[in-house]
Amino acid sequence: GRWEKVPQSQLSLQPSTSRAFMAEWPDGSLSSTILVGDSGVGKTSLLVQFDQGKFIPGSFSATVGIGFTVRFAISFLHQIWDTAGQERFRSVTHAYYRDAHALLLLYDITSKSSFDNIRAWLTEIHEYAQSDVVIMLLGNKADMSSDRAIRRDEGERLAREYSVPFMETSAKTGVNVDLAFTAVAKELKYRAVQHPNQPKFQIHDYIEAQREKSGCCSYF
Ligand SMILES: Nc1nc2c(ncn2[C@@H]2O[C@H](COP(=O)(O)OP(=O)(O)OP(=O)(O)O)[C@@H](O)[C@H]2O)c(=O)[nH]1
Repeated sequence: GRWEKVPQSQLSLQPSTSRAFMAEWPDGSLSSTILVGDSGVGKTSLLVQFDQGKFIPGSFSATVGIGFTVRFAISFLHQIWDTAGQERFRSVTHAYYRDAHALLLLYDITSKSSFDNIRAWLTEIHEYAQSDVVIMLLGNKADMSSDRAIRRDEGERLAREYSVPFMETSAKTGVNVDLAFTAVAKELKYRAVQHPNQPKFQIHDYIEAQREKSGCCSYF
């Protein structure tokens, strides 16, 4: 597939420690993307769906440590980290913000509080992350339509207010999971390697085009 698995044995992993990595990506360094959001919004499940292509229901205890996967796509390596949503682990998470190139910020469409907390997450992000970090807002658990508490247009409106791209995902059905990671990867690649003759990459346009192409997706 588009996101090739990279065996851990082939990697000498070190968390990226400087923004210099940006310039080196095309030579095979790692970009760093982290998943953030309230406890229970589905960060671990989303990473497992992305990594293993399956949903393991209800089997995760609140994440204590930070897990990650490494994939090759769009001609460079991506390191994708899960983080713990609980308040008591917050100081650990902050340490990762600084080196993150991209942040996937999740809420749960069945949880109003997780949506309301997005503003607080964005404040933290602006405090601890690099100013040019790529942010994408994800409304997860889109499969749970009967329990929906946040309409899609509310998610869209919040995203527009902060000028970040948005989509709804489901770690359960896998809808939009690859697309979210691919859109972010393309944006990172565009920023890392800018060719003067290349048209500007627009993450919103890319997402729209994908939607039209697949003719699917009520989840935007
Ligand atoms: N139906 C449905 N359930 C989901 C989805 N994503 C996660 N869940 C469920 O929601 C619960 C919480 O998911 P986790 O992946 O552990 O959430 P988390 O954000 O990693 O939580 P912390 O590790 O505490 O920060 C679990 O019972 C999951 O099975 C989804 O897209 N659809």
